[in-house]
Amino acid sequence: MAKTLYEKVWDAHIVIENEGEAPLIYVDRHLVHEVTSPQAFSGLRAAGRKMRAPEKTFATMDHNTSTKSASLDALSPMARIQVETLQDNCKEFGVRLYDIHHKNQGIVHVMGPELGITIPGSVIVCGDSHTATHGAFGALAFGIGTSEVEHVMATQTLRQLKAKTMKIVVRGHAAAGITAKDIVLAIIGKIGMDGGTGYVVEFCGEAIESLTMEGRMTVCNMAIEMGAKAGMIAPDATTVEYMQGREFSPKGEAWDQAVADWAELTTDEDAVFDATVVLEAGDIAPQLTWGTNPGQVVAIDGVVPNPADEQNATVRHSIEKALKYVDLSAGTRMTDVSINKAFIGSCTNSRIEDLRAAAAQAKGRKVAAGVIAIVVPGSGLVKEQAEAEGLDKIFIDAGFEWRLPGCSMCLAMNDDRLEAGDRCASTSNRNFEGRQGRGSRTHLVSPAMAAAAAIAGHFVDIRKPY
Ligand SMILES: CC(C)[C@H](C(=O)O)[C@@H](O)C(=O)O
Ligand code: SF4
Repeated sequence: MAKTLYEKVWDAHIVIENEGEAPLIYVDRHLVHEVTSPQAFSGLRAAGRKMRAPEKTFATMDHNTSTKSASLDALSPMARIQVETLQDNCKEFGVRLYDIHHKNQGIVHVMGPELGITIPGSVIVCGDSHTATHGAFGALAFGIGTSEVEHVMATQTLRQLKAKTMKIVVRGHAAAGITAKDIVLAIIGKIGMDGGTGYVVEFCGEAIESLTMEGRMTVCNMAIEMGAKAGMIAPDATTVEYMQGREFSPKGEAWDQAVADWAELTTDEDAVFDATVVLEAGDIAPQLTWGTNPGQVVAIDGVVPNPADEQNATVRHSIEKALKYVDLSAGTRMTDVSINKAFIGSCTNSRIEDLRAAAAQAKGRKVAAGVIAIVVPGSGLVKEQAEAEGLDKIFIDAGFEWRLPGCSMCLAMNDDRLEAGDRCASTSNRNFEGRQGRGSRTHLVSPAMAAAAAIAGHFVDIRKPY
């Protein structure tokens, strides 16, 4: 029978499938960070169990760490406890940890792919919703809860129900300056923040195929923001080229075999999806969110929507509520919205390509008076490469702060957070109320759009001179 990519990966991982029970699937890679692992390790310890396959588990610290100093003294008491607990747990259970001083330390979803831990066709889990990122490699990757983290640690398997399948086709080619972030925001704008609920989404079409691995990761990263269980993109020559020579990529004969296996990881011609959505890449302009969920998005040449134009009472009410929180009035041109903070980073947009795009805007210019702008590379390796290319200098000369790797201002869990009333151009993935700090307002954008807004002091259409 013809199968989709998801169905192929799913079928290859079934361990037991009994009538009336959720199937048990095998987990190839388990990623761990300091926030969602402590209770899982404690549970394991309390049960007197060891980890089933510690060599398939990789840990890093990212959410709580400081991006200003790599010293543990820079952490709040709570953050320090979580970081030290992860250190102790990894030591006790024999898990490889990219500790705060390790050159590979970074955001878990940046670190995994760049080390070749993320393998096409594998099942990858992590106690973190943005695990969807790894689907860019044709892996089935999704976030799990803390009790499931413990289950995976103990058994290297997971009970899972099979999801429905959705195909999202982005046809044709995007115009110059339109990035993966604009594409994924446009998709969420079209189907809404719950449009993917219950589905594993496969992204395809020329506009997706022509993305780099970095761009594909940006797209899959936000699959969760449309409610999907996971996002996937079929591996191809771009994927193979990216995988080659990475630390944990297969080597020698195993490499040849792997490349042959990955070639099978495509949706069969006559496979049937439960739902299909089609977008034209050529219609996509630079996107930015105006509201308090990622589906409340418009093109940069658009205006803040008017709730009065909305027929559906529930939607109308949510627009009114969002406008009140973000303090914007209907009809305001998006290019007239001023910002006082800019954040370039997060597992959505902190890879080398993202930093290059932001630096291209920043080069030879200055951050506007009254704006604080920070650039946070996703990992130690990204930071090293950016510095080798001189991007740090470009940012610093333009008045951006250049930081250490971590989740940083993406969520208010460390000391990079917004104040109440701040308005931020952010390259992250969530703009919920209070996400970047109580009372703060987030506008999700691409790295180029964030850097340009920092320079102009308000949002600008990067397709035109500003
Ligand atoms: C802290 C963690 C559990 C959370 C997640 O699961 O996504 C975080 O990474 C986020 O982005 O909100
Ligand atoms: S960068 Fe943001 S979205 Fe990504 S894992 Fe960290 S907190 Fe979650």
